[in-house]
Amino acid sequence: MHPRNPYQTPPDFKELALKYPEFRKHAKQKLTGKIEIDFKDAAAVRTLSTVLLKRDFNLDVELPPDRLVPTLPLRLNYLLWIEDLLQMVKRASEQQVHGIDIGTGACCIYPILAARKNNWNFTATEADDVNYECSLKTLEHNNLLSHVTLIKVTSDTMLNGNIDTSLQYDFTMCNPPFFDSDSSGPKSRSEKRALPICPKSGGSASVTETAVKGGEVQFIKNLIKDCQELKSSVKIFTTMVGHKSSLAPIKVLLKEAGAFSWCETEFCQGRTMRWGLAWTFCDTISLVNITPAGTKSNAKAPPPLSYTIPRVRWNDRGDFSVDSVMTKITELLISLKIEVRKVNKKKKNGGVESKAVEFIAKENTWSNQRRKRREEKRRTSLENDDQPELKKSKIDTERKPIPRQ
Ligand SMILES: C[S@@+](CC[C@H](N)C(=O)[O-])C[C@H]1O[C@@H](n2cnc3c(N)ncnc32)[C@H](O)[C@@H]1O
Repeated sequence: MHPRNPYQTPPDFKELALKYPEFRKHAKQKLTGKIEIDFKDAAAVRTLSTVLLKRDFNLDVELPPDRLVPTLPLRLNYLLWIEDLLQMVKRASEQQVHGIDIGTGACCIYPILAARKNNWNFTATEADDVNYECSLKTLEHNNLLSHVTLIKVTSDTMLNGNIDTSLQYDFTMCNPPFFDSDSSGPKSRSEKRALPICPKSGGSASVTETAVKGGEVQFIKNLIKDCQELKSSVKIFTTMVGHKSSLAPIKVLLKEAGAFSWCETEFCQGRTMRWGLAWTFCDTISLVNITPAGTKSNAKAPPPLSYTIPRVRWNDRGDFSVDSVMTKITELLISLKIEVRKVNKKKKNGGVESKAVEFIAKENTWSNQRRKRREEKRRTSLENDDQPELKKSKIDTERKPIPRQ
């Protein structure tokens, strides 16, 4: 899940059931007391999406019963990745973002979320009559016609002839029909395993939404063909990919088309995996893979190490100022042959004065400190037997190395 995705924390179904009677109808209480819905029930999943759109984005949406239900965690993962990609594009800060959504579905899900969340403008295309009509109603009902231009297109077209080429677009996005309408059923390449249609979306999607001649690879191939004609009008082209096996042939097509750079990402939401591909023909944009923290491939960051030095451990119990403690910690690190690289300027951290040092341990100098201190004591008392050794307070240094700050 993208680190900025608000559904990293799943919605509280109990709270939704209490607030929305239409959701309550689908909520079931388990023996444990936990409230659940049946994700195989299209009506339940549809109601979940509509109440979340209402509660979290102030969007009133009515979804038709026989069309694909847009689940929000995946839709937001795709939009958030586009937000990340736009960081790689130099653009005037006051310039309004304008995107294109190819095949916008039954409620213009990406344009309405992006308009509410980011105030972006969109041109959205749709080939299916029912989806086009429902999307238009959604835009009217939510006063979003000033943000979204909806265009009815034919399914044998992609971008060419459908968009206004006198405008400059920041990106295109697309959730294509994943399956091949010519195959007897949605099968994997090996034909061994049936691939699910729109998993966890309640399975209410129509064939025109989920299947197309040649499947997603052919659909994206048509898109790449159109991109070449429109490369001066669009900065970044993107698409979602439903099957991992489609990524390699699409990347070959991008290379053949002369894309300047491209990158990919994973959209992980529960057990459903999707992929995102972005490419550009602009030689000023260098797209690089971004794996947002928190996605599957990212190792969990270890918790920060914190250590409280008790007052009794200091000789000088009177001076416990930040500067004095900092000096002592630095001395301690230097005595352990740790390279202290930089002392940051004072900064305010939540109102508390704080300081930081960056340090590097080149070898393990902190183990067996007690034995080393005993040896040192014996050595110094032999060298300076006229000087009585000060009784030193014990500082526990037999700890793991302190990580770089
Ligand atoms: C998988 S659905 C995605 C809908 C929506 N974007 C979403 O993410 O929920 C694909 C959509 O593309 C539409 N579509 C198929 N071919 C198209 C084409 N050539 N141009 C525009 N829309 C098309 C379908 O009618 C369908 O609504």
